[in-house]
Amino acid sequence: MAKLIDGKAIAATIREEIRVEVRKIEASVGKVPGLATVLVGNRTDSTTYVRMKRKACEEVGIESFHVELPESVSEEELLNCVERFNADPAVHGILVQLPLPKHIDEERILSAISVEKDVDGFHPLNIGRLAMKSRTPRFVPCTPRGCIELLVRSNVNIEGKCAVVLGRSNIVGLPVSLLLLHRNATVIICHSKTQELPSVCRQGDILIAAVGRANMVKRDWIKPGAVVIDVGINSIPDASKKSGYRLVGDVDFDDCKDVCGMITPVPGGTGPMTIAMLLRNCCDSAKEAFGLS
Ligand SMILES: Nc1nc(=O)c2c([nH]1)NC[C@@H]1CN(c3ccc(C(=O)N[C@@H](CCC(=O)O)C(=O)O)cc3)C=[N+]21
Repeated sequence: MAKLIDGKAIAATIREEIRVEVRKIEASVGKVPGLATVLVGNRTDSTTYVRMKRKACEEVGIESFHVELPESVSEEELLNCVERFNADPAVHGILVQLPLPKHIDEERILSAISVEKDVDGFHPLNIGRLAMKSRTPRFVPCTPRGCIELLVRSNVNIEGKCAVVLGRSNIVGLPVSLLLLHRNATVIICHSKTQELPSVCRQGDILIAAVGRANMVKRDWIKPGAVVIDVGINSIPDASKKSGYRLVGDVDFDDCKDVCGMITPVPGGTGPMTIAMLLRNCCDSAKEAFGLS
C-alpha cells in the first residue's frame, strides 16, 4: 500500500501557522486581513465551497465579507460589486466563485479584480507573471500552489523528475505545469487529444490528475512507485450514503493504491489545501497592504 499524503492534516498545520500570523498582524497594526467572497446563483457545490472558505477564514481570524447575487445578475452589476471591493481598504482578497453563469464573460470579471487583491491568482496579469517566472510574482493560484506544497511537505524531490499533468485547465493543469517547470521537473501535459494516454501517464515519477473525470486513472497508467496527486473532486451516485452521493477523484484509488509510492485521498487531499492556500494568499496580501512584508 502506498503512503497516504494527508492533505487534511497538512492543511490544518498551515492554517495554524496562518492563525498565529494573523494574531501578530493584528497586534502590530490593529487590523486583520479581509476576504470578500462573491457567490452568483445557487449551485449546491459552489454554495458549499464558499461556506467552507468563509468558515476557514473565521477560524484563523480573517474577516470575511460576503455577497450573494442571483443567477440572473447582469455583468454590469457583478462588475460593480467587484469594483466596490476593489475600493474597500478592509478587503485584501476578492474571490468570485467559479463557474459563473453562461451569460457572463468570466475573463472580463476576473480581469476587473484588482491585481493586488487577486488571491485566486486568476487575473490575466498574475497568470502572465507566473508564466514568465516574474521576479515580482503576486498570487499563485490556490490549488496548484497546494499541490506543490503537498509534494514539498512530503519531501518529494521535484528537480529532474518527470512530472505528468493530466489536464490543461486555466485554474489547475496549466498553472501547476508551470510551477513544476519552475522547480526543474521535466513536464508532460496531457489532454483529451493525447494519444496513448496510459503509457504517457506511466512516464511520470509524479502524476497530477486534474481532468474532472471520476476514477479515470487506472493502475496500468501509473509508474510503480510514482507520487500521485489527485485533484479531481467528482461526485458519483452512492445509494449507501444518506446524501445519495460520494466524492471520488480522477484516480481510481482502490485500483491504484498499491502501485504508487504515495497518493492523495479524495476527499482529504488537495481540496483542503486549496482552502489553506487561499488563506495564505489573503494573509500575504494584507501584509503587503499594511507594509509588513
Ligand atoms: N474562484 C474560485 N476559486 C476556487 O478556488 C474555486 C472555485 N472558484 N470554484 C470551484 C473550485 C473547487 N474548489 C474546492 C475547494 C475546496 C474543496 C474541498 O475542501 N474539498 C473537500 C471535500 C468537501 C466536501 O465534502 O464537499 C476535500 O476534498 O476533502 C474542494 C474544491 C475551489 N474552487
